[in-house]
Amino acid sequence: MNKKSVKDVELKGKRVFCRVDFNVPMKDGQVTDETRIRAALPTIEYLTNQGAKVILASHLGRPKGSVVEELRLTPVAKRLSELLGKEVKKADEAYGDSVKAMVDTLSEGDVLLLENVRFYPGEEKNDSELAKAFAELADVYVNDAFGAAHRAHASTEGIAHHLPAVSGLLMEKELDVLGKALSNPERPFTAIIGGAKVKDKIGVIENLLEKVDNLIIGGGLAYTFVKAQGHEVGKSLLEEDKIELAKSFMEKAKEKGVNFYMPVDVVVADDFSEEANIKTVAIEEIPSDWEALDIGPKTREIYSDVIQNSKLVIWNGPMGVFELKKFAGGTRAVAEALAEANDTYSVIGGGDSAAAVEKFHLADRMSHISTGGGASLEFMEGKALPGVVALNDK
Ligand SMILES: Nc1ncnc2c1ncn2[C@@H]1O[C@H](COP(=O)(O)OP(=O)(O)O)[C@@H](O)[C@H]1O
Ligand SMILES: O=C(OP(=O)(O)O)[C@H](O)COP(=O)(O)O
Repeated sequence: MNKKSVKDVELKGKRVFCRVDFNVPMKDGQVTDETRIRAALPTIEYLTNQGAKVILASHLGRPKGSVVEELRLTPVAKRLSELLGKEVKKADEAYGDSVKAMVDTLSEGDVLLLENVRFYPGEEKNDSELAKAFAELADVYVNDAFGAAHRAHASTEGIAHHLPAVSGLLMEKELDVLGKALSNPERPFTAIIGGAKVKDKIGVIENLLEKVDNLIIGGGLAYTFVKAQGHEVGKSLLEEDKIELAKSFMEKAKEKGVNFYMPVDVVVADDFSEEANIKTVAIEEIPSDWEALDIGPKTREIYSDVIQNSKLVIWNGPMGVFELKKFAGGTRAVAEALAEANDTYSVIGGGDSAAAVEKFHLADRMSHISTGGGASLEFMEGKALPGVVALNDK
């Protein structure tokens, strides 16, 4: 990466404003998935070991510029303190005199977590006054929030213009892994794109056609392509105005010599529920009043074979409605194939794909699970991430 990292700056005794992505799932005031907190630990520990005074900042949820009590970061501070094995001070605000006073009490190696930065309207507007107010707290800015790097907000972008600005270790690792995957991929290189966000992902597919050897399509996304092939899709997810685009992608794949894999059979249901009647049908036989909610067994076998024979696989988006047991088989099969493919470097991106892999207890058998869903997609699309662009060049 051509951006400076924490390793390139003097940190001893310095006040370091470190933006992390502690946007974690919570239930009843408890953190229910601490993946993102754990992912930030290497940077936090590096900073404390170097003798920095660490000021952490994050958003949580989408409070839209006002204080939402349930979105305070207090439970995160508690969990972080347990994981670090040391006290984490918690401020009830994110800037201003009271926060400055707390920063003044920090000794080298101490950690302070600021309040949710999205309690302030200026954060998402990338307000320069707020960015300056954040910057006044510190001597150095570190951005370790890969999951929020696609946002140009005051704490992810604006502040970087007012302080020496470097990346954290997680940010560096994410960009390194995803960058390598895309710039100099080991081949055969396979991308698996599924999920439901057809509009968001269609751009990614176009970009990936320039890079991959195999493109596997699954999930709700597949049926716009199935329709483009000329088959009926019944009540399956369909983005009518993307059918022509889907057609053009299939043609482009042919021109580029990319193997384009689509479901050959699917599990259809007469209702979007666990109680639905289901059956497996060939792709050209989806009944008009049924919807396809998972890839079928033949498709799973084909996809698993492609995975086993790939050196690099990036996967974004489940193959079916994996939240419901009846439609989890396709996503599980892909996850298992990735887990078993020992010679394959596997990169999982996207909140739901990562959640699926966790659910199947296969997370530790993947090579890299990205902490960013939207961010990893935008990166793979070839878009510049504002939170990275703003950092100092090497
Ligand atoms: N065939 C399908 N029909 C409708 N929804 C689907 C289908 N396959 C997968 N999904 C849904 O897609 C959602 C995930 O989509 P998306 O947000 O695009 O993935 P990710 O978060 O991994 O990027 C899941 O909630 C899943 O239930
Ligand atoms: O959870 C996040 O994004 P993701 O669900 O795309 O991984 C990031 O914390 C960004 O949050 P945002 O989409 O509210 O800006």
